[in-house]
Amino acid sequence: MNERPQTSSIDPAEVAKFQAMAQEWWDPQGKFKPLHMLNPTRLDYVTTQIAAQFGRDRDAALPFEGLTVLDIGCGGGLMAEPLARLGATVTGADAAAGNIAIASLHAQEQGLPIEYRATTSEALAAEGKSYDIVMALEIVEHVADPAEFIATCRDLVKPGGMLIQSTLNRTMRSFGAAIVGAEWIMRWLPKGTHDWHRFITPDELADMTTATGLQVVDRCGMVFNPLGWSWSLSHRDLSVNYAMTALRDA
Ligand SMILES: C[S@@+](CC[C@H](N)C(=O)[O-])C[C@H]1O[C@@H](n2cnc3c(N)ncnc32)[C@H](O)[C@@H]1O
Ligand SMILES: [Mg+2]
Repeated sequence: MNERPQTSSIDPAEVAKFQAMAQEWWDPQGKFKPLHMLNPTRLDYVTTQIAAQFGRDRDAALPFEGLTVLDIGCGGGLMAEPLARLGATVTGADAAAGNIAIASLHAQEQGLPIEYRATTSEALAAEGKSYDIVMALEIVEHVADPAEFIATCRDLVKPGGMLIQSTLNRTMRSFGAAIVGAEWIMRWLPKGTHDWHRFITPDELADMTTATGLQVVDRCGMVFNPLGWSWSLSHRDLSVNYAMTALRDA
């Protein structure tokens, strides 16, 4: 039973921003260009963590066969799709119905059997759902109450399972990169997509995650190199984008 008060994780203004951009999810040159560029690198991170925890060989044909994954705040399904290709049984959930419509259509076109649902983390938890892996990528900086959201994510992780989060650090460099660079100069994202004050430091995210009873086992930066126009993983530089892996006791 979920005894947590069922206040909504939805910040209506935040969800409306993404609803308005729904058509753009699968345009690599569109508003989600930064996520498209970041995608191979964060997929590398996510698959490495899953393979390590669940003892899977990433070189197998369907390495994640038999594992259930919830992609909460899935948007257009940029990460749900590659995980389904790797054999995982994937559910994608997003509060913006427009995103779910686009994501479902795209997965159908790709022949991928992803279950997409227009719903929230707390509604899934209230249904008693749980998954081997919960991915909460680039969402915690957009929810009404991050600590409460993470606690709900914990409820959605099966015992012995894993929560993978990614977000933006709150530093001068992240202001320069995510606000000035991506929104004002490159104009990839509409101005106001991100509110720097809602960015979360790795220590804050680790504290909120640990407070739910999960054990944080890894934190890793995702670093953009403007010279090579490429992204890479770094355990040293978490100053802008980063991801964090936490485990639930078996
Ligand atoms: C920046 S996008 C990230 C999309 C996807 N996770 C990715 O990284 O490609 C954030 C998404 O979270 C969704 N979202 C925001 N608040 C939510 C909530 N409370 N419950 C479910 N989805 C939410 C938005 O609609 C949006 O699609
Ligand atoms: Mg974001």
